[in-house]
Amino acid sequence: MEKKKRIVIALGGNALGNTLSEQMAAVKITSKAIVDLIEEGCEVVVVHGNGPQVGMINNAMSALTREDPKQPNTPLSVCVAMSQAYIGYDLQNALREELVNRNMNNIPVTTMITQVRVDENDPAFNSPSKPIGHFMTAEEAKLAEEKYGYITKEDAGRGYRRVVASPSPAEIIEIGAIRSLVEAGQLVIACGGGGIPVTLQGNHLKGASAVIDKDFASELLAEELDADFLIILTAVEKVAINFGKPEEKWLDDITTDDARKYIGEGHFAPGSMLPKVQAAVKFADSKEGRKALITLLEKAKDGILEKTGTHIHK
Ligand SMILES: Nc1ncnc2c1ncn2[C@@H]1O[C@H](COP(=O)(O)OP(=O)(O)O)[C@@H](O)[C@H]1O
Ligand SMILES: NC(=O)OP(=O)(O)O
Repeated sequence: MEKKKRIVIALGGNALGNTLSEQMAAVKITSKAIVDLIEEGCEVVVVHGNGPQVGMINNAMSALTREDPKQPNTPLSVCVAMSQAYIGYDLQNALREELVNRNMNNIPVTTMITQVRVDENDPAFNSPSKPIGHFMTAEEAKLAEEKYGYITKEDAGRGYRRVVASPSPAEIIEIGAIRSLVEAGQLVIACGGGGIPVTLQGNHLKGASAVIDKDFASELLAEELDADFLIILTAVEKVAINFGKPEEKWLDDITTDDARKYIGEGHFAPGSMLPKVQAAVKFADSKEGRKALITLLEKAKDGILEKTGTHIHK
């Protein structure tokens, strides 16, 4: 029997929506796209983002402390843990239902609370870059900086957002458990929101004030699980050079050398398309035969059938 293709999927913001009701609706569509791949005979592991959700949770927890100073502050690492459970709950339920609907209820679905070790000396701790929470106007951003001490930045032409430190993922703490579940045929959701950032202090794992990029965490997970494919699902069908300009060109199939050249020429916006292309390049370069694909959530199946998307290979 031919070995199943192992795929790590990174789900972007449009796969989850921004609010509780949007998320409940979005995960149904997302689950269909994921189960389509399982039906095609792939073994799938799911990673999701958490930018809007972790911002929302952090705002709510901070408001609690402001209202009642006896309530201690909730660290950002705990907010990431909360976001993994909140998103995992909806996603795992929607996946379960989709599997049952297609008579595939023999596949158990598990959300793994995942910690990811980062280096406490990572320079990213000194230059916050990861957008979280809702979009703001320039005036709202200024107010949030004054009132709450937030750092805000313009996010790829879409408005202002709070930014937090985003160190590189160095080690997935629960990788052994994730691997066991995947090998046992379970559909696993892991490294949600890039993983709960922790630093190693002796034998103790200490939560870090950061949000790891889920594109980089999914790349590390794909390497660790010896996946064949890293698929990054987002809001565009393909990656473009000269994006949004009259000479815009959508890319079908590029080598990692092409991608590095385009990165150097500044074609991909930091905080949005740049980490996706960087993660795709790292994975495709990591071992012979590994490939990456960036496409629209709804086109995941067409993507693995090589009908669409931007394919990145060595
Ligand atoms: N060169 C590019 N090609 C395609 N999309 C780009 C490019 N540069 C920036 N983008 C933007 O990046 C977005 C994807 O990033 P983002 O929305 O942050 O991802 P996520 O799906 O992980 O939330 C696309 O929807 C598009 O608007
Ligand atoms: N953690 C993370 O990368 O989240 P987003 O994909 O929502 O930005």
